[in-house]
Amino acid sequence: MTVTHLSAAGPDLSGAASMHVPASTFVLEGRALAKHYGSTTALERANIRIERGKIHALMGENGAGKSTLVKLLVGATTPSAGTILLNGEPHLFGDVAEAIAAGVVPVYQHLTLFPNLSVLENLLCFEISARGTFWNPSPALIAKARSALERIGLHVDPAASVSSLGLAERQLLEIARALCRDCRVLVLDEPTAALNGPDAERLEQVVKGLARSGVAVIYISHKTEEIRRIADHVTVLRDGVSVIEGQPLAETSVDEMVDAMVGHVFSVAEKELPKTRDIRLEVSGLKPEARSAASSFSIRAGEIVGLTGLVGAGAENISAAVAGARDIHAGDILLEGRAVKAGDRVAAAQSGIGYVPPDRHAEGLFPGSSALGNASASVLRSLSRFGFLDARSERSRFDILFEALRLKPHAPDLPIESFSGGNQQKVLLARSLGLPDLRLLVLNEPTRGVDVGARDLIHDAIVEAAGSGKAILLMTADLEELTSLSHRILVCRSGGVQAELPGRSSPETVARAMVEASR
Ligand SMILES: Nc1ncnc2c1ncn2[C@@H]1O[C@H](COP(=O)(O)OP(=O)(O)OP(=O)(O)O)[C@@H](O)[C@H]1O
Repeated sequence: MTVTHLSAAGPDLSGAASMHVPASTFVLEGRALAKHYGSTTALERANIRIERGKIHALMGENGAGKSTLVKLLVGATTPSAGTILLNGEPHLFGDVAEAIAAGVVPVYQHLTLFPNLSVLENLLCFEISARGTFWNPSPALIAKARSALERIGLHVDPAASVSSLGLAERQLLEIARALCRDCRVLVLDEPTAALNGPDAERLEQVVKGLARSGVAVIYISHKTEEIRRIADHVTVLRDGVSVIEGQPLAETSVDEMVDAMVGHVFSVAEKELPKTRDIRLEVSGLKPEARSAASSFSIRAGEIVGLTGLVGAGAENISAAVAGARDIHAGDILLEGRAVKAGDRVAAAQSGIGYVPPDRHAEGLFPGSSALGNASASVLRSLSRFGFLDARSERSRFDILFEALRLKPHAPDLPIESFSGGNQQKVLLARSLGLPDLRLLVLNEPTRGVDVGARDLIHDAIVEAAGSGKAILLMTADLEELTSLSHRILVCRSGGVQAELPGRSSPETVARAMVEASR
């Protein structure tokens, strides 16, 4: 392992009121960490101390520096200044593999599974890569992999290909893979982002159990209530600086956390939903897969219809099918009476169907292209004149959207990789909202990974789109988002829509319906 001393001194944290634990209990520490990318300061001065057996929440607005801090701690990149200590000794991991071997295991929001391998092969991929493809795992190792699936409540065939799993299932599998390792520090980046109420609760229990068994957990989340339920300590970053450092949750109110993140207390007013008009979308007998239950529903212009279900219940497949993003086994999807061709996303976009896919890395973003290039990808045809791109129209159309969504930094020409996760999500949303003749907007987890302020802006944009006559299908695991924005809520089971609830139902009612629908 590489050991590098970047700064012998580091800041004196001994006086921090909240940190009264002896230094030896801190398994991982970052002191005065900074990271610059050219002229961009991703992290300016961050302190964090991770304690054995405790859950440490890491919070901050989009772009505040959370992922950068974690990347430094796990050896994914090197600090420009500052010190990292492992068990009280200055230490830098040479790369992430070295960190994992030492029991510091990151689980990113951006999933790192191998889609063409099976569930079991993914669970054991570290062993396979160390010992070669022809190595046969021992029965004990296979049992360990199966028990990780069981523990996390992921009921899938270990021989199934990962490409056949939905986003939420893949998210659970990624965490199960970490459970197969002997973790000392587990880093979870938005682990419940794609999980619905009961699935998220189970994951919370698993994480609490891990902490009880002595694992230190770094838990990144924008969900303040979730943090209050689960975490022992919290560190808040603001513009690359740690403004709350390891404060006990018991002494920290939600208002204090939000104030530290955004600089003021933030309240979200209930949105008034627009009036609905004529039927815009009609779905009948839809079966995305042969084994799916058939779904029939409609959406009116101006209407926001919520779609939800437990992991694997089928909501993700239904939304993808409606957006022309996957083949279907049977059924009809009509937009204003005209058939939407299954599995043809380009044709669907041309007929006015915008789509924010669930996994922005796998199916959404074009790496290497700018934020502007990514946003304008599906409108190029309408922006082109005689085969040439009208660059001025492209810029002005998306500048308005980037402004409304407060893209940070407001620099549309920067490559998409240099934006934080939440800001990449805003670019994807701008792509759909910028479609020239948008008739139907299909949204999957539109606020996944975005902070509380940006979430409200995105909600405004959704309600405004409905108000201007668009039909909206909103698939989200965030029950508060679902119930506050939907006119009606469709609950899935066995691959199809099985129940309908009125909008503004309580999150508890929806959670109950999801569980009941799955019986
Ligand atoms: N490779 C890079 N090149 C240039 N700038 C970068 C790079 N990675 C991150 N940044 C910038 O550093 C800042 C911090 O980004 P980071 O991803 O750490 O934020 P974050 O708090 O994790 O945000 P989010 O909640 O949106 O995931 C952002 O302004 C981002 O644009």
